[in-house]
Amino acid sequence: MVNRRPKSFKDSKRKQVDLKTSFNALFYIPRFFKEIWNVNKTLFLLTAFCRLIAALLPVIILWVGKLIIDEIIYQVSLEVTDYTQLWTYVGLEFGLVILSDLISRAVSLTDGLLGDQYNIATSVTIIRKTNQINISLLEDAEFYDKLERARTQTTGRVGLMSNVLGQLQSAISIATLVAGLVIFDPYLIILLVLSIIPSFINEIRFSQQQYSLARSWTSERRELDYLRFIGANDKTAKEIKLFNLTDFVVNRFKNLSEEYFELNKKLAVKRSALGFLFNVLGSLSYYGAYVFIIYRVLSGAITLGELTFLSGSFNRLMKNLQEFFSKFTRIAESALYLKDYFDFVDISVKPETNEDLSLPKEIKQGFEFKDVYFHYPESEKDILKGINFTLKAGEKMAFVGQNGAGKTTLTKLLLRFYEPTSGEILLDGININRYKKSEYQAFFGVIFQDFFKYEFTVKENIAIGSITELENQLKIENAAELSLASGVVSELKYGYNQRLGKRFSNGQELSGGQWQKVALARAYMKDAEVIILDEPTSALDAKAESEVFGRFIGLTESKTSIIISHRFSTVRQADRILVLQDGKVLEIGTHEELMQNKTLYSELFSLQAEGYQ
Ligand SMILES: Nc1ncnc2c1ncn2[C@@H]1O[C@H](COP(=O)(O)OP(=O)(O)OP(=O)(O)O)[C@@H](O)[C@H]1O
Repeated sequence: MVNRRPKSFKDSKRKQVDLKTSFNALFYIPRFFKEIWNVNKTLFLLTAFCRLIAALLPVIILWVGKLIIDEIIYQVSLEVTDYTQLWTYVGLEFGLVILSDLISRAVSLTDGLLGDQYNIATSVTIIRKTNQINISLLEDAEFYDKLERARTQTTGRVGLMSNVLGQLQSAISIATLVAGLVIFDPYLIILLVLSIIPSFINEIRFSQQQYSLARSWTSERRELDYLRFIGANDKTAKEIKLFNLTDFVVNRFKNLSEEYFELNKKLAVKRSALGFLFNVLGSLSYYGAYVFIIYRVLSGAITLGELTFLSGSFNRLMKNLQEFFSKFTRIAESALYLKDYFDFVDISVKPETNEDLSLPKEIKQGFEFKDVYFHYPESEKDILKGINFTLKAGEKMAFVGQNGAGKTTLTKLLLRFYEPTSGEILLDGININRYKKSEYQAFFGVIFQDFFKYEFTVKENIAIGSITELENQLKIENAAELSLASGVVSELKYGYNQRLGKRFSNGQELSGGQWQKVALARAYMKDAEVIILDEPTSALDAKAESEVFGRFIGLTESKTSIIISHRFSTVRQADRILVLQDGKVLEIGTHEELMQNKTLYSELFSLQAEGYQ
């Protein structure tokens, strides 16, 4: 594991995001709101309107409160009283309070709905984007951290929307309250500003440190998630119990999470202590203002109603401003998360400029590997070392070789998941990079060694080979018949509609070989030009394997195909066999030719044949 996390909080300071980065991230907010606006314009307008009303209500309610008190004092001083005006004010205040409650509920409702919709939209964007990105990038750890931040911060982004809208609402509220104060006592504003500045600075400092810490720990948090998954999961439970791994997993989890907890704790304690200190300053200035207002009432400069209005306004303003500033730093902090998301969305996926050719309708000559070398992006070691061979149109070729020889890697290059480090691969004499990638990849039907076991229904699992035919029951059943999956399906309670796996209720787990039969059916769903089966029958019993393979050969007579297998009874049926050793082509030819060669193939074949005697 690459150890990139800071050892202590002091270390983590080195990795801090500076103030400029923090504020630069705010420039993403307009783009963010454009996305929200596009998600649901009506809801957006509705929430904005409700917030505008909510912003104006506090000052109106305070003003009506002032009118009530002044009216009471006025009525008390009269000999003949008339309470009509008073009750009208009380009624008005009651109405305003009800309206205020209604509006605040409407705000959280519209925010919540809009947030949910935005959440759906960004999740879809992330899934789509991930799909467009090169496989080589998907295997890169740093990229994964980025993906992780983009994926897990959806709630943060929704919070950001509420915070920014709330901020605009607060700004309007503050402006109206300030206007009220200015009319009566402009000096109070100075006190107000003095009380707010220290906590603002405090907030900015700490929220930045918090983000920095969380960010520098992305890969560790990923590991924590992984450990949580390993420790409490039906798939790993057997091994964890049997190998007595609980303490190992728990300790590893505890060590890592406690380290993070300690760093976080230090920060949180410091933030709370200083926050308290600055709030005391705020309260001091509030009481200073209060004393000042009382003095003004006693000297007859303002009425008692005005006292309640002013002290109420001051108190509210102070809270609003404090909230405004702390929210402002939270917004700057969340905007950094926004940056992660847009960075991810903006990863360039532009097609290669030389991808200008459409694929031929059918393969005429075949594929040719010319002196192909390859190493994986994050490693120096050459996995393929000067590969030369041709795969003729309509030919069935088997790749054979020991574990790690490079068989799967060879197919990954053919599928253009990776590009050769040097050398080239040709299709009908033209470099495969010249063809449009999506068209090119659609040419292939592939069942990988590590095919994914989708915990969907059997029907969906088979239709994955050609998802547009999900409703073509006949084709699905036919594919299942050919791959022997139909025998598996007939024993399932819900037949083709049986959900597989144990994750969901009514799910049914399959054996390794049964899963393989289901996955194999995918290959028959697509009318692909080239079929690649990477160890498709490794978990099948000998009888099933020979039956499956016999059918495959019969049905794909005119198709070009590659089969990777360690079973020589399967391999020998191929037209030609390519033997890889340590990233090089050791030998290539028909079964008979290779048996006469007396090199690796004949040796391994005889070894396996002996095992069956
Ligand atoms: N994504 C990857 N990044 C770095 N190295 C990789 C990656 N995938 C495979 N390798 C390495 O490349 C080598 C060849 O792997 P490959 O999967 O092609 O072997 P294989 O011949 O298919 O083996 P097996 O018979 O075990 O399936 C191995 O040494 C492996 O460790």
